[in-house]
Amino acid sequence: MFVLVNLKTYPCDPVAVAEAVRDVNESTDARVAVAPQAAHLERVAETGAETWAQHVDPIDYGSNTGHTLAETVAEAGAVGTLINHSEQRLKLADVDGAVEAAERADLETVVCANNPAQIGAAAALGPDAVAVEPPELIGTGTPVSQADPDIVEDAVEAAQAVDADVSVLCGAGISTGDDVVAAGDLGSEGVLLASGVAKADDPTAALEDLVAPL
Ligand SMILES: O=C[C@H](O)COP(=O)(O)O
Repeated sequence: MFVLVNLKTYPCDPVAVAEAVRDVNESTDARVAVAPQAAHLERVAETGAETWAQHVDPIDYGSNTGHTLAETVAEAGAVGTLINHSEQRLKLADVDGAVEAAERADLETVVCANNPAQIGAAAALGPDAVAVEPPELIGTGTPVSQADPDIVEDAVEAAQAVDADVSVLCGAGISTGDDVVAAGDLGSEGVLLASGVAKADDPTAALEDLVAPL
């Protein structure tokens, strides 16, 4: 299972969480990675943790003030990027452009989507993975695998119908090892989570709990 921890803009110490991600990754068969804010990428990558960007824009080098260039993210040490997170939605054409930009920079891609229909559309753009996240469950602590298991199974089916090589992750409210196991039982190859680690008093303990059954 892939456990991708998105730090969003939570007021945690990104380096401390990254060190916990690195250490827990070394102690488990699961793959554990962290997605800090863009300004923290370099410091996080220097810890040795697998580092992801939260977003890249559908742009190339040039006159794009305020945008995030995939190549810069890669140079800062990221190996992958989220695209179209629920909190950073893009038009379909821009999702396509962002996937192209990420591929140009050799970044692995996870395209997020709200529901199985959008997952099918996202899978058609050829990312490495898609992640289904019902927005109403994000940050609630109520796991999607428990509150809406059908959406995960339907997302897996929708992605496989389009491209069986695209992995499916799920996210929203995932915070325990049991949640991760339940996601896997529904056909998910990984989980995307944030508050369960970024807002935890002890991020290392939260991560250890997440991977304990894996
Ligand atoms: O990127 C992570 C997701 O939006 C899930 O967030 P959450 O784990 O706080 O529900």
